[in-house]
Amino acid sequence: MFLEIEKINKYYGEGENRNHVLKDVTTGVEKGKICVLLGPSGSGKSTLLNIIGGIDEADGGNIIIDGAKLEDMKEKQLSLYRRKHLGYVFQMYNLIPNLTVKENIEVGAYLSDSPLDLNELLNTLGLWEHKDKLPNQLSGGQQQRTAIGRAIVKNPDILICDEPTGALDYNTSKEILQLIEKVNKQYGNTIIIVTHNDAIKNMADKVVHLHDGRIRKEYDNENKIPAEQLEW
Ligand SMILES: Nc1ncnc2c1ncn2[C@@H]1O[C@H](COP(=O)(O)OP(=O)(O)OP(=O)(O)O)[C@@H](O)[C@H]1O
Repeated sequence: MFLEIEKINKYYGEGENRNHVLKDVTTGVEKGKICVLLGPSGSGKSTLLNIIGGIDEADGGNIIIDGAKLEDMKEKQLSLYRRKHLGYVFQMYNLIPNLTVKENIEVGAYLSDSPLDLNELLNTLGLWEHKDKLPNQLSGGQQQRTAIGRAIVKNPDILICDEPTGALDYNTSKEILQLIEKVNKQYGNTIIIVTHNDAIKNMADKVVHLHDGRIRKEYDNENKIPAEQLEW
């Protein structure tokens, strides 16, 4: 298993306010697969994603990526690991306002020894004709495409997406999901998507349902459909 999640526990708060938000979460994702993580608000999805991404620390358990245990890494090693092997896409695009589309994506390329070809990527992203625009000259979908470009240009092993379509309308959401699918096919990255949107599970290879900090259900999706055909 490429990504192994072993008995992850996480608590927030102290004393009476101590909140056990992840309870012995164990699962895994094969290399190059798309995993969709679903669950009601507060079930622990983002917390788990942040622990997988090395942004937050677990109170117990292990995250193992391609045989490397995140817990065993010192802070400096971990930050290097994050930089090289993980890409992040959030609901908010967090682009740098005074840099163009191309420059925003280049920021991600500087983090890698072997970045993807920028011009090819701009084409894949459908951003070629927008490459010299500033973020405030772009639609929400184009901004999210740019954010995906910044995350993917270093060709990370794992692309972590937290509600990537949360701020987008129906059609733009579908476009972004199609782009994520295309990136997965073209570059072979393992992708984890956290979402509230139940329909997105249909484009996944693997589906994990969290409920109150526990895995309630998980399965390999035998009837995967292309993002283009998703409906909600
Ligand atoms: N930094 C924090 N400090 C204290 N409690 C937190 C913190 N972050 C999250 N929590 C709590 O942990 C639980 C899980 O939160 P998390 O954001 O992981 O859920 P989620 O499933 O992603 O929810 P949503 O879908 O609403 O984003 C919630 O009860 C939340 O209030």
